[in-house]
Amino acid sequence: MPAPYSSGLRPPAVEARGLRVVRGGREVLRGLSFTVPRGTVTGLLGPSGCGKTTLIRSIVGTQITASGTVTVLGEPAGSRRLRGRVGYATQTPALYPDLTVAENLRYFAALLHAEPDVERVIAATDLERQRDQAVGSLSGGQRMRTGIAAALLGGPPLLVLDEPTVGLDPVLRNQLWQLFRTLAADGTTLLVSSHVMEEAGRCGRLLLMRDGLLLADDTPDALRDRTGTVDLEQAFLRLVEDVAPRETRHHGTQPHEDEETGP
Ligand SMILES: Nc1ncnc2c1ncn2[C@@H]1O[C@H](COP(=O)(O)OP(=O)(O)OP(=O)(O)O)[C@@H](O)[C@H]1O
Repeated sequence: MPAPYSSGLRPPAVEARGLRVVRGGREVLRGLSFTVPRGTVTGLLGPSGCGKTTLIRSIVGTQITASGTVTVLGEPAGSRRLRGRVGYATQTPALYPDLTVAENLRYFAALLHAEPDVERVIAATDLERQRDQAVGSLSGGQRMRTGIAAALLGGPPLLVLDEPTVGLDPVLRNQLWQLFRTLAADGTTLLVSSHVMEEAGRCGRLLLMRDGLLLADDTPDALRDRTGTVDLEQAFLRLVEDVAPRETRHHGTQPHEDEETGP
């Protein structure tokens, strides 16, 4: 059970306890427990296929879970009360290709009753020059930024962004990270996934994953201290070495009955 929160004590942005997910007959999240504190930029890092998107789906409530709990802003993940309170940008944003950037955003804003927000999010994601361009003709990075702009509509207290900086040039990537920090300073919590360890140093906290396990839940500085490295990529490798003996013991784990069968 998630920790009880008495009046006056705000629950964390995300709290997972013993989260397990089975996909395609394989346990892809193997008992994750962690907390994402409010007002932080927390990086979710790990190699391709380690389970980042599955974890994100569990947080936004679109993933069938096998066991464990995920609590978001004090509510069970996916609960109706979280509607409009969690902004989510997927790796491949679901946008209308024949509508312009501004038309897409006006449409999503209308659903959230956040119409006055459209120009703010266009400016925040540096899309002014593309505002009247059809989404179908945008570059990959511009489309990703339009997805982020949609997630920002209504100013949700939690933003979950799945690999938002993939395919962006260093200048744009830098701008986006500045935006993330500004949002966090204003009290928004951001969970940002990436498989680029270079981005880890930009986060206030890190969740490091590998093969469905959480290797670390800490600040970048604490991770460097703990592993005796200056470089976060080296710290990650050190943690992988530490976990290897336990991994050997884990082999032989059988798939579970309560697995997901859908896409
Ligand atoms: N629909 C599915 N059916 C079966 N297995 C799946 C399904 N979706 C994902 N998986 C598997 O679950 C594991 C975790 O996938 P996930 O997409 O969460 O990883 P990821 O860390 O987000 O990867 P990437 O960085 O490449 O996006 C992978 O081994 C993947 O092959």
